[in-house]
Amino acid sequence: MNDDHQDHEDFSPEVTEQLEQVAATIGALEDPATALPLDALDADIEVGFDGDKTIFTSVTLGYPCASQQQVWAERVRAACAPVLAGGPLAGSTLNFDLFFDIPRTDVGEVPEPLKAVKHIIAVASGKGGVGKSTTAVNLALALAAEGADVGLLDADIYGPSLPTMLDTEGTRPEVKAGKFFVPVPAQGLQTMSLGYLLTEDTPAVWRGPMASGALNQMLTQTLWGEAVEDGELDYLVVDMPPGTGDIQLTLSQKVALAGAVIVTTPQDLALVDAIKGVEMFRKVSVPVLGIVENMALHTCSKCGHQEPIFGAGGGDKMAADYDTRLLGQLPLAMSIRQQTDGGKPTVAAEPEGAVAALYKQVARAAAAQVWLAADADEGLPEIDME
Ligand SMILES: Nc1ncnc2c1ncn2[C@@H]1O[C@H](COP(=O)(O)OP(=O)(O)OP(=O)(O)O)[C@@H](O)[C@H]1O
Repeated sequence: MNDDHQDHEDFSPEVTEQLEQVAATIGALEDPATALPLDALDADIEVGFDGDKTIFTSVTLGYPCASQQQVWAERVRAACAPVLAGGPLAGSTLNFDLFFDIPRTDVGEVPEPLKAVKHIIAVASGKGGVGKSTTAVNLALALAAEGADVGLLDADIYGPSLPTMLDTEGTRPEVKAGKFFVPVPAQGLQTMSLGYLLTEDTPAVWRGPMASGALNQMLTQTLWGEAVEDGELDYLVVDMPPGTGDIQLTLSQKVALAGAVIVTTPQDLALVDAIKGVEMFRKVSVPVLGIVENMALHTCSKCGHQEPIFGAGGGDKMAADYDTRLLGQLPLAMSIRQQTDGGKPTVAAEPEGAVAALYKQVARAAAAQVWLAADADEGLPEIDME
């Protein structure tokens, strides 16, 4: 506990004790993104008193959470109300601020441009067509909406879709010093895609080792922090090529990934492939941040009725069986397809909508796992306290 306004010695023992109770009450609150109490996390809790009628409290989390100020303020006030019902602080106003500070993890030697990236998050799927790219772009936008500086690398070398999804088709990145790309700014993200480098005549050439080399170049020769105020991205989201082959493995081994998000649909076959994805990342000691179940429910556009047309509970069961977690479920919705394929993904098109809220929840949960993994002892790439 740390009070900004006066030292505790200035207060009576009764006031000090009550402030300590407030701090303990806040510390016992569960962080929804990790399902852990704040006391079990490296969260900073501050409690202060102006000596008159105002108590100042704040919580600092290690993941972006700008949309959660109001929700947390209400929870803190409700939890502290009984503590402040009597005693010398009864009748005080309780102020609350939610902050975040995304810590950097030391990942050892990395190529110079990647030093401008705090955390690289891979978005992967065991099979194609499950909505990996849609999830990656909306996850990146959601992290940015929650207050982080975010980059997005389209590593889907066989079918780069980022330029379509972010309406940047035909854009070519600026080149600096003859070998560095400047990321293309799009809808608040710093982006790079092979789609920016290919012309109509080139696609057939980009296969196998060449494609893999191009991917490596885009990753390590892009000046990721160039256009960001403090010269540093909090997260670089990498939309991985579908599947679990050599390219995926090489990429996972080559850069220090903070973690991987696995996208699946609830169909049995997709789940089997998603398990391969989980196993591949585990093999190379990359923490699996969790599973996103896409197209989980179909909402009837006429009556609003929701149905699990591909089956229910698959992602949840798989998460439990493979000792990871379900980060969230996205509905099968016409709006997601239309908006994303139309150049304005849902989180940008309807930032306050229900689907954007789901993507933001996934973003907070994934980023919180990055925070937990970064916080774990060296040699323990992932902690799982569920
Ligand atoms: N939740 C959803 N509801 C409706 N349509 C969706 C949803 N998620 C993705 N789609 C649509 O499904 C199609 C495939 O999505 P996407 O390109 O993101 O998949 P992918 O797994 O990245 O595919 P690939 O492996 O081929 O690159 C797109 O047209 C996309 O708009």
